[in-house]
Amino acid sequence: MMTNDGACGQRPRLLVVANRLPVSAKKTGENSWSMKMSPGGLVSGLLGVTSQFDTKWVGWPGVDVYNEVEKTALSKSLAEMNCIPVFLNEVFDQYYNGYCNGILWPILHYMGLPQEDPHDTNKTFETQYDAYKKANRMFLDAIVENYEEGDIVWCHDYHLMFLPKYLKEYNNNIKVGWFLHSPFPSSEVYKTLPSRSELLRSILRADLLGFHTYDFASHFMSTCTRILGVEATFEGVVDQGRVTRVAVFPIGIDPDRFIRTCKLPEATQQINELKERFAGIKVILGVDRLDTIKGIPEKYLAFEKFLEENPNWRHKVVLVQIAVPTRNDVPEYRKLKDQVHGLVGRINGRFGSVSSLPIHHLDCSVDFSYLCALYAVADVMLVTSLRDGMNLVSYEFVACQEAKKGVLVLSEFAGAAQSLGAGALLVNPSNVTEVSSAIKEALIMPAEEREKRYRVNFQYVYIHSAKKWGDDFMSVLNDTIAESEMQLRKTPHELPQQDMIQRYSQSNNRLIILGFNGTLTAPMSSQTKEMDLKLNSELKGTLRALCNDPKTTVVVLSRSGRDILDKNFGKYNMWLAAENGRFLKRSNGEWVTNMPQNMNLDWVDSAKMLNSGEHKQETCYNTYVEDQFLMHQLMLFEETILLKSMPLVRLRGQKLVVFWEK
Ligand SMILES: O=P(O)(O)OC[C@H]1O[C@H](O[C@H]2O[C@H](CO)[C@@H](O)[C@H](O)[C@H]2O)[C@H](O)[C@@H](O)[C@@H]1O
Ligand SMILES: O=c1ccn([C@@H]2O[C@H](COP(=O)(O)OP(=O)(O)O)[C@@H](O)[C@H]2O)c(=O)[nH]1
Repeated sequence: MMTNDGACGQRPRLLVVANRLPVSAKKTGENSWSMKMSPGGLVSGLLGVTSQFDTKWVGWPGVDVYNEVEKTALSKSLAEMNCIPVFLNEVFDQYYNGYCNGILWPILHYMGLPQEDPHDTNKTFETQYDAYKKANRMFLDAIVENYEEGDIVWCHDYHLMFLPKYLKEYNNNIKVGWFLHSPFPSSEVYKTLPSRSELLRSILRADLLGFHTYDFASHFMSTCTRILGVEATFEGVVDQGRVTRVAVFPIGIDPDRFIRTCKLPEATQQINELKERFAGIKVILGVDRLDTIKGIPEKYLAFEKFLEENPNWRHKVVLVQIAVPTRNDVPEYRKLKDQVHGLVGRINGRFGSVSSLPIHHLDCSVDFSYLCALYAVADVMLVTSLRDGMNLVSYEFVACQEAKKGVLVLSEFAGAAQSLGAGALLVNPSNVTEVSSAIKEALIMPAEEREKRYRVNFQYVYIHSAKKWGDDFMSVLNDTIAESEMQLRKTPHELPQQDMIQRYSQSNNRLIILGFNGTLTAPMSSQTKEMDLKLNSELKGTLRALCNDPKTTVVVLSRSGRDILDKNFGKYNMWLAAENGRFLKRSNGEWVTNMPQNMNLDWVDSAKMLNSGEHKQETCYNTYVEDQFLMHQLMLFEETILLKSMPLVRLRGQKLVVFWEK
């Protein structure tokens, strides 16, 4: 294996691993292949990342190739584009159409777990899951074959949730980042997935996990807490002292590429032709893969309502919809195609004439220049995704609108709503009345307001480019790895269970400090309120026995308030520490404040300087107070027992501190 430490001016190597390579191959003859850019925002986003790294891509080349001679020929052509193919061949169908797009995709987009086909015993959840794991192993094999020491491996998306675990099992020192391009749903939805825990544990092996929005990241963290019982902090997910950093990196585009293309002669001519073709008519544009999440039927129903209610607009507005074919072998996508064709027929039949049709629906992709031309001439861009990770089409439209300053009507359920919401008209795509009104508002919006909204969005799109996204991710990944190398020396060890049991039974004086929320609580749902936190009834017996044991002192240390602890633990013979140790009492005594008088609060200002939101400050504060409390308690105990000879285990997440003395 070669080594690469970035010395001698060499750029460090980055392996970008995604299901699709940025180019898809098509056989054109014996041992000859043509290449086409692969569809979808992941590829266009990643292509915008011009990095400081020597980048190699690892992914599926878009075709099945079984013959070894052909595999070699295609690999050679791809190598010229820095691409390394993973030939998925026989596992592809069950992995990609089955597990990825038939199961994970609907779960991640709130569409729920589909029903298993009882008649097809060759394609069950289990066989698809097996294929998924096998495919992830095939990605691993391709990486291992090409890995050089010091390489960073950046895994992308829900197709590769096992890869972080496989990579770390192969070599725990590999630097692994993982980014999710789709939404991450609420735990209530995610928990219906049969393999929920295994998948979470696998991605948690990465050093850094990235999401498009705060909502997705926080859903992910609370899902980990609820399903795995681990702790979520401002840094990420903490399990047995090991931190997996979780952070937000909203993807962007390469805006200059769009701006430049709009000015090239080819696009200029296309723009002029389109303007002529639609003279006197307003153009509403839709550009989506024909995917169940994109809300295309909802878009058509809203447009139908608009035409129904605004007869004066008939023949004066067209909706041009580019419906890029996608995932044709997944049954749901085939059904969708029939459904939208039915709607187009109905609406064009109702409101069309011999010379004009209200909907121009195209079942194809268009080339880049023509796409830019369409973006440039559109008066309104209509994005009605029911859920969408980001939706780069919205960004691309904004980048091409320098001349027109059209209006973006954007679903509030697209990740882009969080970044372009200020300049867009946000809509709930399922509310046809609302979307129909937004269409009208967009069409009649005064130029001054359009200009203002365009400026806000253009500035965002320009600054938050794909390059920035990639650079930010890499910089946090590097910091995370450096921090965790330092942290390794400080991190508490895992609980040595056998040793602990032995020492426990031998000791005569024990202190056990337990957390409450997530440690002793009954199973919670996303709706559980702080006030409703309850002691898990299964633990009551054990807890009572511990508390009644004269050799053991039990403390419950919680961020919860005094009343909640009183309600749950008032009848147990123990100590209670509320608000992370601010208040302390024996369960049958009075609360006293435990905050040291001379506590140094200088750190609060520096936390403010971090400018990272209230949540982070609050968590810093809680952790700090809690640590102060623990130190304080341990010092008190030092008076009666010999601290130095005592094993101390602090498990963040399970918040268990145990120490004992013979
Ligand atoms: O590869 P396909 O199955 O043909 O699907 C295309 C891509 O679709 C999804 O894209 C997502 O990524 C975009 C960029 O981050 C984001 O803007 C969009 O909202 C997402 O839907 C999928 O996540 C990719 O893996 C696919 O390549
Ligand atoms: O004919 C087309 C229409 C669209 N796109 C690209 O497909 C991507 C769609 O990305 P988005 O994030 O909007 O959604 P996704 O398809 O990834 O879910 C955008 O970069 C478009 O430029 C394309 O390559 N050809």
